[in-house]
Amino acid sequence: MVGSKTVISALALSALAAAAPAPTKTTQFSINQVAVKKPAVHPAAKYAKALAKYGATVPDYVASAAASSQSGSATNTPIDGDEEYVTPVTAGDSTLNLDFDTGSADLWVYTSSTDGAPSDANYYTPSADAKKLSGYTWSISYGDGSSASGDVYKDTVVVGGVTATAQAVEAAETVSSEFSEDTGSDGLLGLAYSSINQVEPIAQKTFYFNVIDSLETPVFAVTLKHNEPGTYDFGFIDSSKYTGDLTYADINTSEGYWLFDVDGYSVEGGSSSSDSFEAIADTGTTLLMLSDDVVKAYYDQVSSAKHSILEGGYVFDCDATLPDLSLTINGYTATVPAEYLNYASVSDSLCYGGLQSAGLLGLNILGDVFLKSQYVVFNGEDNKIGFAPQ
Ligand SMILES: Cc1noc(C)c1CN(C)Cc1cc2n(n1)CCN(c1cc(N)ncn1)C2
Repeated sequence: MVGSKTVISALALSALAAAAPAPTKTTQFSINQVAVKKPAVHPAAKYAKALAKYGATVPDYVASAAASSQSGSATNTPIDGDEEYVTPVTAGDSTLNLDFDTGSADLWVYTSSTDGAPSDANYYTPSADAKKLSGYTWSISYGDGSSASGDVYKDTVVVGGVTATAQAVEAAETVSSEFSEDTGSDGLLGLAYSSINQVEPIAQKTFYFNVIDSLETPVFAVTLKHNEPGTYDFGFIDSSKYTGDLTYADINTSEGYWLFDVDGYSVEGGSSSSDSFEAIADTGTTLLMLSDDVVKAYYDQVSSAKHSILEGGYVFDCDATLPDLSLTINGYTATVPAEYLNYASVSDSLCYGGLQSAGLLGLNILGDVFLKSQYVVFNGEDNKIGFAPQ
């Protein structure tokens, strides 16, 4: 998550395990089938643009046909043992693998002159029609101490075939050391509300809120998986990606996050509570960060669990049997399987918990460890969030 002063800590753990193999996708068509690629933007948009270019009035029926028709899907790939998930994006003349982050609202990228960029970074090259916004700057800080800053372009950005024609692309001049070591990611694409975008003097829209009115349905949906590729769907809900029905909760938009009520928790074989609390859905945070009472209730069920200053959080014997953890959201029980709550090994015998204390943050964060168990629909028109088991 990002805030004007401090943002939140993501994981303090060093990267582990090799990155998941880049996804390969081949589609076989029988001889008499030809893939007719659906245009990213409705052809009426080209007609509307031509009319407008030569000063003619664009009839409403042309404008509306042009305006509500985009949808598409992009593949995300976990890197560093599910520490983060990167998704290919076309920005200007470049293809970049960005960390899609529902906990922040800035799309920022490396350039050939970024100070501190990781050695393997792909750089943003503005397109010929890009515009550098004179006098505009950005600066963002995340609670783990990482930060980045630079200047701003307007350019075309395409995700899964969905096109934003005048997207603010924030070029990093400087990034902190945490990002210099973050090989595999070429920057971030914020998917929180635009109210927490950090561009000055005028905040800019996120990619999703730039395209929302042109989407078939005003939503995006996330499938994050454990150690295998998943998807970001824009403009449609894919019922093949979840079981049962979606359960929706209302979003409190006042903080700019996807913030909603969790009505309680239950630890498998342990205690439960129906005291509700607020939490954010945050794809940019690796772990599940909850209040100390939940964390204590959970690790009370793990005899070898301890809070280790040395290891920077709750650890336990790697062969420990862990309980599942369930959160109740508007009558729906979202269960995080024990497998995801053993996040990574930190020594021969000690493992690091996927559940850690949000204690100092003052906010509960449902990060990737939680999101990996769900198909999550983000609706920025009705300000609702939907969950179903994946
Ligand atoms: C990815 C990642 N996540 O934890 C770490 C550490 C990394 C990798 N690390 C080497 C570099 C790094 C640090 C951050 N990121 N990447 C992504 C944005 N950050 C967020 C986003 C957000 N929604 N909330 C909090 N911080 C901080």
